[in-house]
Formats: sequence, C-alpha cells, structure tokens
Amino acid sequence: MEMDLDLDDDDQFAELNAAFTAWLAGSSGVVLNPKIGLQDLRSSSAGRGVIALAPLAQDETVLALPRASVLSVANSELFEKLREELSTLDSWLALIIVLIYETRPSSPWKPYIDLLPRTFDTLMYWSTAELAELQGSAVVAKIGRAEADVVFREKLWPIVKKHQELFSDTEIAPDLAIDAIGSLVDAAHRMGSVIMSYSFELELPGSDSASDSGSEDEEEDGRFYKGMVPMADMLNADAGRNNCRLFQTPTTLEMRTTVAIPAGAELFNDYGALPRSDLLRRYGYITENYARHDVVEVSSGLLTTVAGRALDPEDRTKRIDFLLDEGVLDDAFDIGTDLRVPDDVLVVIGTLLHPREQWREVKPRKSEAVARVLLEVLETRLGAYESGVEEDEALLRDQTVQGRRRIAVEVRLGEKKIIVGALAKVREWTPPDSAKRTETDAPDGERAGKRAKR
Ligand SMILES: C[S@@+](CC[C@H](N)C(=O)[O-])C[C@H]1O[C@@H](n2cnc3c(N)ncnc32)[C@H](O)[C@@H]1O
Repeated sequence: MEMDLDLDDDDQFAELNAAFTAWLAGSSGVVLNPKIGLQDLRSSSAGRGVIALAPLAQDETVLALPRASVLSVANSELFEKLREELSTLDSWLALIIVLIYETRPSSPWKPYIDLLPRTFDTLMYWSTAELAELQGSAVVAKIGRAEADVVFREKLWPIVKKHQELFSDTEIAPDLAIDAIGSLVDAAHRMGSVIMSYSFELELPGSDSASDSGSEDEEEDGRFYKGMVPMADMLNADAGRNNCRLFQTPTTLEMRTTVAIPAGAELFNDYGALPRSDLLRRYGYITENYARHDVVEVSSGLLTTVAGRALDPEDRTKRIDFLLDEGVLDDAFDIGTDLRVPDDVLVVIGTLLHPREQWREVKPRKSEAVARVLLEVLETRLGAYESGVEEDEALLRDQTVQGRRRIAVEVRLGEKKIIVGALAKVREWTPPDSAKRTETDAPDGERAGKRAKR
C-alpha cells in the first residue's frame, strides 16, 4: 500500500508511529505487550507491520483493548449527535461518515487516524487501462466504484449537507464551499477503502457464535458490527505465514499468537482464505502464498445457457426455478486449485440435460454428457481472457513487467491455470466404455432415487 504520509520523510513516519504507540499505550484499559513494535516495511511495499522484539510464546496476548477503544459507529461522538440518521445507514456507510468526522483535529482517535492510508492499490483505484489487464477475471465486476459513487451521493451527501457545521474542521472542510459533493465522495471512497482493508467484523457482546474473527465480511444479521481496532489492524497477513488472530470476549478484544514467534519475526493476522483476486480487490496486494486459495468463477448464466440449450424456454425456466428453490443454483460457482467441480454444478447440468420428467431427481454425476457441457463452459470461460497461459508466463519472465501490470498477470494466470487443469480433469471423466452412453441411459438408481440433500 502506498501511504499518504510523505513516504520519503522517515522522520515523519517514525514520529507518527511514536505518537500512535504512546496514545494507545496511554489509553484506558489497553494492554500493549512490550515485546512487539511497529516496523517500517515500506522497502518491501508492505507499509507498516508489527514485529516481535523478543520471542513470543504460543497463545501469548500481544494486545488487549477494551471495546470502548474500538473506533466504531456506537463509540463515536457523531453517533450521539446524529443517532437517528446514522441508524438509517448500513454499517459500512455509517462507519464511513464516522471516519470522516473523526478526521477533525480534536478527535480522540487523531493519532490513529493519522496513520491510516490516503492512497491505495486496491482495484477501486486502478485505471481503466490497468483493469484491462485483468480482463476475464470475475473480480473486475465486483469492484463497484460507480455503484458506490451513487450511494455516497444519495445517502451520505444529504446528511453532510444538512449538518455541515459538524464537518467544518474535518478533512473535507476546505472543499465544502467549492466542490462539496465531490470532496465528500472522494473522502467516502478513501474511508470505504480503509474500512475494507483495516476493519474487523466484531461480534456484538452477548451474541451466540464463534469467539474469534478475522477481517472478513460477515453476514449483516445483527450479530456483528464493523470496528476499527487500533494496532490489531497494523498486522499484515500472508496466508501460510499467519501466526496471530483476534479473539473476542464480551468486554475486550485480544490479538494473540497462534504459534511461538521468534524475535525479529513479523506478526501476521489472518485476513481469511482469500483468492489473490479478492486479496487484491480488498487489500491491494498479493503474495505467492495466497495462490493456494485461487479460484476461477463460472457464472450460472453461462452454465445454464450451455446446459439448457436444447430445452424450450418454458421448460428451461421451470428447471432453473426448481434449482433456485432448492438452493442449488447460485450466482456463480468457484473451482479452486484442487480442480474439483462442485457437486451443485453437476446437479445443475444434469437437471438441465435430463431428457425425461425425472429431472427433479438428478444426483451429482460425472457422465459423458455432463462432461461435454463442462468442457464447453470451461473453454468459453478460458476464452474470456485475452492472453494465453504461455504468453502470461513469458510476461512474468520479463523483469521489466512490474507493479500493477505484473500483479494483474499473476492473478489472471493463476485463474487460467485452474481452468486448464479442470479441463484436463473433466476430459478424464469419459471412460472408453461409456462412449455410447447418453443421459437417456441414466442408471436405475438415479431414475428411482431421490437426490441427496446437499
Ligand atoms: C490491516 S492493514 C495492515 C497495516 C498496513 N501495512 C499499514 O501500513 O497500515 C492492511 C494493508 O497492509 C498491506 N499488507 C498487508 N499484508 C501485506 C503483505 N503480506 N505484503 C504487502 N502488503 C501487505 C496492504 O496494503 C493491506 O491493505
């Protein structure tokens, strides 16, 4: 991540770290393990990180904060002032407006806010030309910058406009008179990106679920709230190297080691088992260690179009509605590095291919007809990428290909390799003696049996 602080100014970087650490250590109820410290990792493009200054044991607490120290909507003074209006917003929008409010000099969180980035490498901030390098990856459709713009204008701007006096010394203040809405939208994008890459989904005390949390998005089912947890969010993450996690009790949040950590080693929190495409979208970086979580997404639209081609529209709609009702048909399906085709995909294809009335009873089955559909789907999917595997491999051998372009090539190549591997696997499904078998020859068991509940 690029940091907005003048990156060449090492003094300022160290000064901000020192101010933040002193502020946190002096906050009521916070326990900061003296064996950890902030580290300047800008030379490896990782911003700040946290390292062990002395050996840490497994399950050692490196940081404990009372919930009152979390920068959340409920803990902000703005909530007292605009309770009703903030309650109409979803938790992401409400926290965005709170973070903008907390950029004022008198904010109790100022030393923390000063550490948060202003520029990002997340996909939201890639140019059209840079995003074109990711063509074919499903991640491009998930960025949602235009949609966010509309929401900021329609939901946040009326509140800020109505209560301009509350924002008169925040970071948007200088522009309030000139291009007020533009300034608000820019600030909202910044804070939206901060939330995406720094916030935690925290469990409301008293709710009944698991006691630990990464910074993944959880269902907004009323049991969770978004919160910024100072210092806990200074930990980087690196898949297999992760060695810490945030644990929650009704009153505190604790970052604890999950393994022993030697002196000098970096502390890594767990951001979740994210494919590199999503890591890039949400956090603006990738590492080779996340390649194990890569997936390729196959849309249901493509799947049902190919599998249901022979059906008349009415029949096709009936079967798709059935699959939707059964919860088998999702917007898209993932194939991961294990190259396993999900059972639901087999059921969707089988249901749309079945020549008789018993299509409601289809079980997941790797038949030749199903394989034919899958091969076409995967070939079509592969065709969505502009370049081939060899071309991308050549680009990665070229050391002049760097920065966002190199990252994009790595992400799209990872996805293409999964498709190529899955194609080879599916080709293996056609045993020589099944050459003449079609879906009409469904085995008796399948005809009579009920589909297993997934
Ligand atoms: C929760 S913050 C961690 C603290 C952050 N490094 C900082 O300087 O404020 C998440 C951000 O840290 C960076 N980051 C985390 N893990 C990283 C890694 N293994 N390599 C490079 N950057 C990483 C990314 O920019 C990510 O969006």
